[in-house]
Amino acid sequence: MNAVTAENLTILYDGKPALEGVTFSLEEGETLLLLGPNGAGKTTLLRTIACFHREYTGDLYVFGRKPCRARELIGYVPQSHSLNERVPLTALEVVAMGGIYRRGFAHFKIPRETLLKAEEVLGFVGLGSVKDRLFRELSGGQKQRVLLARALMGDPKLLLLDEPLSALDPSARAEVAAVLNKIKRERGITMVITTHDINPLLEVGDRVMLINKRLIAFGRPEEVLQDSIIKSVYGPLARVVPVGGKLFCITGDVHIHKRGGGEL
Ligand SMILES: Nc1ncnc2c1ncn2[C@@H]1O[C@H](COP(=O)(O)OP(=O)(O)OP(=O)(O)O)[C@@H](O)[C@H]1O
Repeated sequence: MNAVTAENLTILYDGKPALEGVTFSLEEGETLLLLGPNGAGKTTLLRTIACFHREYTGDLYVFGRKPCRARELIGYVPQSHSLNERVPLTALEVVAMGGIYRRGFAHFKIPRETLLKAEEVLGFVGLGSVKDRLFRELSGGQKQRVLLARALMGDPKLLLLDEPLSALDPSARAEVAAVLNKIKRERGITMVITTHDINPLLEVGDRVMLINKRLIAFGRPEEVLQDSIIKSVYGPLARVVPVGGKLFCITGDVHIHKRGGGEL
């Protein structure tokens, strides 16, 4: 079954198109890496799939349903979390919140079964040993893994991740990429991941989509990551270099971190 299908999808803000005429489909279990420069429309596409943004023309389906009818199937990890770090929540409590909000309202007392599930999911992302540490005291990579665990609490069939590696150092990037690989291998969850730097994620990506206000290319990584295609968006200095049997994509692109994005 197709997890996501878009047919001639144009997404607008106040009647003006931000992303035009996108057609693609993603099968269940596949991971899509969504690549493009600042302002290309990556977050816009992700938020539309998640039903946070509804102004579009054309067709968009998530597991055969309109996005707003598929919300319970979707987990969303925004580019910048909206947790107030002055509130002293532990890693476990942050993860458990993913189970509570799914029920439609926040309880003060977290049910025991939710806490048990949160412990299991924290262990899955390799953070069982820091469950009682304060979220705000964790490293950037650990925080990102906690947020992934929180999104897994709702047992999503589709996980949407907005720049999960941004603002992380190379070793933390590798940690988070390894967890994304594990989610794909062991849980078979379909993922759409936006990124400026595709290299740490190439192992997890089955499909790559390059956008720049419109669809530039969509296909298997080796089909999209070609010099001519990359240069058409990032300029003549961009290139794709094979290193040790793997592709390495040099775009010279710099990510500008931004806040917001909404949450499920
Ligand atoms: N809420 C909004 N209202 C109006 N225009 C918006 C809104 N959000 C985004 N846009 C515009 O839509 C276009 C695409 O923005 P989007 O944030 O989706 O790009 P992006 O590829 O995610 O960029 P970045 O890499 O910087 O995160 C931009 O021109 C942006 O200014």
